[in-house]
Amino acid sequence: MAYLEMKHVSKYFDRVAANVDVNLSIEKGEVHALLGENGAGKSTLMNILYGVYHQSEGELFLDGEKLHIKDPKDAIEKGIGMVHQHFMLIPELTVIENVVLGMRENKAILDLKAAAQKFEAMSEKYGMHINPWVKVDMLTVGHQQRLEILKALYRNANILILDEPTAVLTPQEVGVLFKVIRQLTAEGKTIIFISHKMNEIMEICDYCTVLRRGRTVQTVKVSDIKDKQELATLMVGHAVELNMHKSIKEPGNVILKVDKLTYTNKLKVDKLKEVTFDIHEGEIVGICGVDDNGQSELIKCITGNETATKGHVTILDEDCTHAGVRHILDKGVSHIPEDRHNMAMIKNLSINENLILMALKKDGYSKHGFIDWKWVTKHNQELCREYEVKTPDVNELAGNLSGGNQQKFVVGRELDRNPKILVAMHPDRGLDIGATKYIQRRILAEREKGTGVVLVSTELDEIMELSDKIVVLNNGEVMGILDQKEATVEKLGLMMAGERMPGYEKESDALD
Ligand SMILES: Nc1ncnc2c1ncn2[C@@H]1O[C@H](COP(=O)(O)OP(=O)(O)OP(=O)(O)O)[C@@H](O)[C@H]1O
Repeated sequence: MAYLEMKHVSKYFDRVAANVDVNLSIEKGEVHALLGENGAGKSTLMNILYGVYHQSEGELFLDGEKLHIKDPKDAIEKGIGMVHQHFMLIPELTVIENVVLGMRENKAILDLKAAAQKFEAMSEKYGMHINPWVKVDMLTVGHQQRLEILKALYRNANILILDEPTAVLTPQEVGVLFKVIRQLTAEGKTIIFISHKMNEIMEICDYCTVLRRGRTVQTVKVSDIKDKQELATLMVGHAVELNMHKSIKEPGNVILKVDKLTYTNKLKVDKLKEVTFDIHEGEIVGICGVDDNGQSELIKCITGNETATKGHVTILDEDCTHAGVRHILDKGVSHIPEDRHNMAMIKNLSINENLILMALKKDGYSKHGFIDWKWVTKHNQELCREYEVKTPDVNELAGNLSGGNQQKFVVGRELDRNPKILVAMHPDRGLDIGATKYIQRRILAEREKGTGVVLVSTELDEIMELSDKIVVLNNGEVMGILDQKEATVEKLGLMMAGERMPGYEKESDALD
């Protein structure tokens, strides 16, 4: 028997069979990938192992002994830790308070100083430095993830489940994470790695178990897989077209102008400094940079979620610098925000309700001042079919969908508004490879229709493949704007690290 065994595990929610007769065998010290399309049942299976859910059928074994896990606290006591897609931290508390929170060791709760020392030694050992005394809401997303991992290790996790850990990380941070994973497995710890990124699975994992529609398809040795195309085919069950076809076309009139946009936040930090660029009809402008270099603030200023301190945003010839969100959306702007749960959807509403949140004025949605639910439901059913949102029906609570399927309906809703301008921040985050390619094709189709697209992504391949021109941000400033043809990973990398293109020097540099 392997170190960890899940045998004939099934999990049924009200109307959904999320896992059906799943078998998983994992040896100690290996990195084991779980791969599957959005909604295949990966998170559910791991939530069973972590005690969030109880299986409807089947058995679990650890080190030859039958495993009964009451709840996550019990899982942690049995040496199983999990870092979820959406972190479980309390932002108002400090790092160390989050680490010791809920631990049964009363001593550790009282002696925060000793806990902080132990924590610091641990973060030193794994090269993941975090100040134990800062509040979590001051940490970047990458550091919050480090904290989640360290928190699990602090509690002596021997098995660490990482649910799409790289989705929110910069390439540099992915490098650090992989180093930590190697260090952990060398110490005999076991990693379960859920990911949609084929390259990463090929790079870091020893074995890969593929799930499809809740069932185990196969477990393969990763070194036996030829390339990511083969892995993608194994996941979907048929070949996936990975190439994109983008037409050559002349862009039209300017539809969005960002002029010397400056934004200083509440902590008096200049997050954007005189950012200038414009977007034409039928043009995709990629915004590229290491996370937290002004991208969020830029998008918030364009969409009316924040107001620029100086400078202007002009949308379709109207100065919208001080306009509110509603006005900007009504001008024909669609927004796929970065923070799916807080900005894009309401988890406790149904998919049907979520799908009309932005579109109450759409033709057909209302009749004599009332929502025409029959029409709305039919329309939304078609939308879900088109975007392959896996759900029993549109009355399901949005919060019950898998992460990737939530993202799909948000993208579907925004594109369904027939935007003149599409502002998309990480539109395919958390999507499986098939869905990612589908969404990328839809963005290219928008370009064909004449829509101007602002695309923020940390995936350089995606930025280079889709964009007509690329604006590189570093520390809130534009380092240069490259034409797609002249962009290379090396050039973009240097500019992301702060190297300026000719014409974008600082005034002080130009005087030297
Ligand atoms: N609490 C819940 N109530 C009802 N259905 C649920 C619940 N949690 C998950 N599901 C359903 O179970 C199925 C599997 O979801 P799960 O989140 O495990 O998929 P996943 O493989 O992790 O997907 P993704 O790659 O999109 O994160 C989905 O159809 C989802 O809608």
